[in-house]
Amino acid sequence: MSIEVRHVSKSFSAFKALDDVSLRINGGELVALLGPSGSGKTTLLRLIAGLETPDDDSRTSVLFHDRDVSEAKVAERRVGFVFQHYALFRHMTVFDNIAFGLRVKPRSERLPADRIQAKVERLLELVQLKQFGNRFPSQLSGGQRQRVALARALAVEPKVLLLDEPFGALDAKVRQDLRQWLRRLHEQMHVTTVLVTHDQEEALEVADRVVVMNHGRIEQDGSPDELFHNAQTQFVMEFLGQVNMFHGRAVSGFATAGPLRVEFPNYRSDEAAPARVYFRPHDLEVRRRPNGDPSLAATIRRINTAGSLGRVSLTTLDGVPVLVEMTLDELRELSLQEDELVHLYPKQAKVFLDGSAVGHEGKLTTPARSVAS
Ligand SMILES: Nc1ncnc2c1ncn2[C@@H]1O[C@H](COP(=O)(O)OP(=O)(O)OP(=O)(O)O)[C@@H](O)[C@H]1O
Repeated sequence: MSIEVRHVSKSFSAFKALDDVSLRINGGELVALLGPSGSGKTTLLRLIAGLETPDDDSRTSVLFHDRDVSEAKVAERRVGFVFQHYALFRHMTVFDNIAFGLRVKPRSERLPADRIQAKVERLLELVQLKQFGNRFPSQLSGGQRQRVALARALAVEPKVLLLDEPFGALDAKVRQDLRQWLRRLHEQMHVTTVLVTHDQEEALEVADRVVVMNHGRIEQDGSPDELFHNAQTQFVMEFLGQVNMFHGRAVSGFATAGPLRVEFPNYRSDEAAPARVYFRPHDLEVRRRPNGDPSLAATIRRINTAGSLGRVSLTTLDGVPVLVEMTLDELRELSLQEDELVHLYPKQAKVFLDGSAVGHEGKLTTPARSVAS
């Protein structure tokens, strides 16, 4: 079942929580709505569900499978919900919680008891809680409760699954496990799913497509790979992944950040304009001795090897904090020391004119040599 919203706005008094949003989600897709707190993610999800009404605008519509459902009530839209705070019935067992939606159907639509039994058992297996059917919610961990909530939402065979920070209240390790579990579940079920999260790792790992929201608008919409490697706006560049940002200037097809010079053909004017120059942590090479090319000198503040990559935190001579990532082997080979002054050589950069979406993935050019991107 595809979902499409066209020109949707939503105001709360004078505040515009959603500002002319249009989005299509294909049938069977898992799409994450990602953005900072207050960016409008939940409001968009609630509009899709029919829990909010959009502002009056003749261009506005909400379509399920290309059929306008703007007038359809929540129940008619056949959506399954899971929220951050699991709303399981405390006095019912896990089994009864999952069976609930099937048992309260009108008699004419209700499955016979043995089929409900079989269906709930299948769902218990699917969410890996086969042994837990007779427990009460209070006897489960937070992660297990969220899996029950998901099974309960799936029991009534929703056309669309809407998940609002379903793992938000859980600790980091459990979240990580549930993320992978959700992805596997999605691959088995293929229910069109919209996942609201403010956790970029969660969005990039789980979703087929990520929609980045900011101030009630869509900043960028694309595959996790596209978003990470090809940010179209300053906001997305700064929001996704770690990045080192330097204030610089653009003029005549180049941008400069301190001693570094980057190609920036999108800006040809000979009038200098403020620009932001970005380097990802893995795009900076550390050398203990300068090799003659322009570089950024920086002092090592901290070296962290507790992970699959080595992370070196530094401060430039101008006091700008910088993060560099490299393999643990590279780090060992360099045998860097804290408080040591080193030289940073960017392999590639991304430039945006300050305050605008005019950006460019730039090669570094130096009078001495060009560094290929
Ligand atoms: N019923 C409401 N009445 C007034 N303002 C509201 C209402 N619902 C949401 N808002 C406002 O609309 C904005 C968007 O809210 P929304 O819940 O959609 O954001 P969000 O991106 O989901 O944020 P979070 O990650 O914090 O949940 C917020 O500034 C919020 O305060």
